[in-house]
Order: sequence, then structure tokens, then C-alpha cells
Amino acid sequence: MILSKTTPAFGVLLVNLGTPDTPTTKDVRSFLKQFLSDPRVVDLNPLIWKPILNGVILNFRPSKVAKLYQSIWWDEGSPLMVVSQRQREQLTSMLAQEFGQSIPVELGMTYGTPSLTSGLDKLKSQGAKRIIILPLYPQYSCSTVAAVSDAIATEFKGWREVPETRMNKEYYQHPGYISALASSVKSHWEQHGQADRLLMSFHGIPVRYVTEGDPYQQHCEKTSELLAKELGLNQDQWQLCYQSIFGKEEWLTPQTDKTLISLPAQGVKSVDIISPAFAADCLETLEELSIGGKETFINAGGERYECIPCLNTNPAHMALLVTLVKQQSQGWC
Ligand SMILES: C=CC1=C(C)c2cc3[nH]c(cc4nc(cc5[nH]c(cc1n2)c(C)c5CCC(=O)O)C(CCC(=O)O)=C4C)c(C)c3C=C
Ligand SMILES: [Fe+2]
Ligand SMILES: [Fe+2]
Repeated sequence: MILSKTTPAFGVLLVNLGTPDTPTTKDVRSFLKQFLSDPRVVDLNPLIWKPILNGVILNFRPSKVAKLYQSIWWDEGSPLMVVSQRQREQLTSMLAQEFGQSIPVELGMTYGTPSLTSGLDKLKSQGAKRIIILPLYPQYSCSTVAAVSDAIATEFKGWREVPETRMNKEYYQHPGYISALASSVKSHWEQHGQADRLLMSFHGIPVRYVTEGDPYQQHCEKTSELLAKELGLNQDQWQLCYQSIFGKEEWLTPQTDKTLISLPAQGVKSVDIISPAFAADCLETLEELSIGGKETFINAGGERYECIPCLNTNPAHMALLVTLVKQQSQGWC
């Protein structure tokens, strides 16, 4: 039997950061090694950084972080991976419905597996000559989106025929993103009641990246203002902060941890916390915010602390991803 192979109008590469294959010290070490060796993530002089990374960080951090991963690992695997796979499956069927034809969607992680290379290879083998790169980072940062762009450019160096590509650079103020966040907060309030304050906690980056031109902080501020407006919150009902500080450099402030410690003394006894920079629940939300953040706030005298899940496969989030693909594919169908 001869199978007729039709060329898809385009393919989609769904991108996220990546995660270790298993929550073991060995796999966490190899993930951290690849991640923290990327100059887009840590841009220090390699002569200074490599000895610190190999001699200190990769000796002590992996076993500590492996334990944290073990505390949030799911039966099916790392939460970030499991959610990403579900997003891929759902987006595939939604795009088939939307476009009336099969549009291949593959997953590519900047670090770890499945790699960006394997995602691009799978799209190539399905005949995709046009590719939409969709990094699931609403706010642009050189440490995330530019890292994707670098890795893809490097990959294409080895290809004879390079596909036509379009990359969705950011969606921090997209109406579909803001309304997906707002409906997630509202449904949380319907179930649990509204806390004294809504904290919007974004992954931090070094201040120097911002002073050197990274628009990330500006994007986080805009997302927060738009979300607060959509929810009808006034100034003292919400607050922006930055989590996941790493290393000795000065990072964006106010820090989530320090904010949580300071709130009970100001009379803020209940907090809802949302992490709009993450499209999928991961170590940083399930451990650092849900477990660590709660402990910090309660120990400081707080009474009620609730973490709002990431958008994950919420229908409004999946509909946003379809809209982003439609916008990027203008003229391709
Ligand atoms: C210099 C270090 C780091 C920068 C800059 C950074 C930016 C950044 N990261 C994310 C998203 C995620 N980061 C995650 C984990 C993580 N991040 C760093 C360091 C930097 N991140 C480390 C060392 C780790 C690993 C855990 C640890 O050792 O503490 C994750 C979670 C992955 C998972 O497996 O669940 C995500 C997602 C963004 C969006 C961002 C810049 C905006
Ligand atoms: Fe990170
Ligand atoms: Fe962290």
C-alpha cells in the first residue's frame, strides 16, 4: 500500500524551559549543567563562571534540588513535562479543528529532553516547510526567549534546507492572556474566597540584564497592571514581586520571600499568589511558591495562603495558544 503524504501548511514547535528526566542527583546535575552553561542564562566571563559552576554549584546544588523535585514529582513524570505534553496533545486537536487539516505540533525544551533539535527533526519528518516557534514565555527575557532563538539558529546551521520560521516573541499584554489569567483568579476566588492581597510573583532575573536592555521587568509590570485592571483591584489589593533568586548578583526586587515576611506585620493576613510568568506548573510554583511560600508567610504570622495554579491546560489558555498560532500563520493557509 502506498500512503499519500500531504505536506502540512505549517508545523508548530511548542517550547518551554525543560526539566530533569528523573528527580535524581545525576539527572538534576546534567540538566543544571546544560542550563547554567548557556551564556544567555548566566553571562559571566566563562573563565570565572566555569570553575564556579563545575567546582561549586554542580557539586552541591544537584542533591539539594533533587530532593525538592522529589517532593513535587508526579506519577507520570516532572510536572512541567507532563503539563507540556498535555498542552501539545490538546493544541494538536484544537488546530486540526480550527484549520480543517492536520497541523503537526511538537514539543522542544531548551534544556534537557525532548530537545529543540528533536522537535524540529520531528516537524521536518512530517514535511513541515514552515514552522511557528511558540515559546511559552509571556514576558520576553534574553535569558529565555533569546536562548531559544540562539539554539534554533545553531541547529539550522546543520540543515541543507532551512524552513521558513516565525517566532512568537512575547504575549505579556495579549487580551487573551490577560483574560485567561483573570478568569483563573476569579474561579479561585469563587471556590476559596478572596484574600486580603493578590501577589503576582514573576521569576526574577539579574537587574543588570534589565539595565542592559532586557524589557522583561517592563513586561512584568504591564501584565500585572492589566491583570489588576481586569480584576477591578485597587492599589492596595495587589502587588508585584520576583521569586527564584539565584547567585550573588543583584536581582529584581521586591523579592517574593521578603514580601511574604513583611505582609502580616502590615495587617495583611491572607494572601493569594499567582505566577503569571509560568505557562505550566513546575518546581518554581509547586515547591518554591506552594510549599516554601506558604511556610514563609505562616511563620511570619500570616493566616491564610493560597497558590493559584498556572494556566496549564485551562480552556482559556489553550484558546489563547490557538489564537497566537492563527496570528503567526497569517498568509500560510
Ligand atoms: C541565572 C539563573 C537563572 C535565570 C536568569 C533564570 C531565568 C528564568 N527561568 C525561568 C523559568 C524557569 N526556571 C526554572 C528553574 C530554574 N531556574 C534557574 C536559574 C535561572 N532562571 C535554576 C538554577 C533553576 C533550577 C532549579 C534550581 O536549581 O533552583 C524552572 C523550573 C523547571 C522545572 O523543572 O520545573 C522554570 C520554568 C524564567 C521564565 C526565567 C526568566 C524570565
Ligand atoms: Fe529559572
Ligand atoms: Fe527556585
